Amino acid sequence: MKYILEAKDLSKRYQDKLALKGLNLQLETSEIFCLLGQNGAGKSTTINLLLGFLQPTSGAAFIHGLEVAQNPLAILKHLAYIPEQVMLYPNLTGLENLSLFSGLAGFSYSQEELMAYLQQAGLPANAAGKRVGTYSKGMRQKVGIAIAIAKHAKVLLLDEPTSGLDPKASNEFSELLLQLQAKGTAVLMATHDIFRAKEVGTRVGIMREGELVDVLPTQNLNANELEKLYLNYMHN
Ligand SMILES: Nc1ncnc2c1ncn2[C@@H]1O[C@H](COP(=O)(O)OP(=O)(O)OP(=O)(O)O)[C@@H](O)[C@H]1O
Repeated sequence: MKYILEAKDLSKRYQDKLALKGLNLQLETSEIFCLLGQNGAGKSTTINLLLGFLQPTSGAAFIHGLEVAQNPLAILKHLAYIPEQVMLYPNLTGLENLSLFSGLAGFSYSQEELMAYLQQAGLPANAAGKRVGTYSKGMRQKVGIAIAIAKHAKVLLLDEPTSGLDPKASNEFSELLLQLQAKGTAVLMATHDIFRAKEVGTRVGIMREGELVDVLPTQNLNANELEKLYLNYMHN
């Protein structure tokens, strides 16, 4: 298995709308791939196909070498997913949520171990015992990251993670992604945040009307150049 995440000619049609057109994409471990594109470009559809939440109309998605549509449960073991609104149980504490979700993934941790994962994700120790319903978005995301670390997820899928975060929380989030990258996790992130994409991404993909129209390594680009390129694609 060469790629940890792969899409081969992946397409999705909703009734008469072709939302994703023959996507080909390969991610290696420790890559952070940022998908940019206007509303309706097909970013969430791509993520939902990779999660197995949607069935492709044609083509296939692979996680850890397993075809997603054929192995919907097995692939979830390798994946962590943080949607725009992090899905946690609001009446449980951060610690209880982490215990629950890592337990569902087959891991049984002591309270000390769970606290250590929350700490790695940057959640203040005094918040761990509070109900998640009282958390800010940034704090909920930290629990999401702690779940990804505790599950030893090989792939993290993120849908607009920094929308609605203040600059400090957004910066902390970028730092966490870099930590995960250092552990070998591959990250695919749909975002509207060109600056963050340039900052944390190893590559940026530009989507337009269901098509991946360009893929750029971020190394030799600055954020202004990336924004210009992006806007060019949107206008032409
Ligand atoms: N369940 C559905 N039924 C019909 N059309 C859908 C459905 N889900 C998405 N679409 C359409 O498919 C296209 C791609 O949508 P998608 O949500 O993947 O875009 P996106 O790039 O994630 O947009 P955003 O930035 O707004 O989240 C859009 O035209 C959308 O209206």
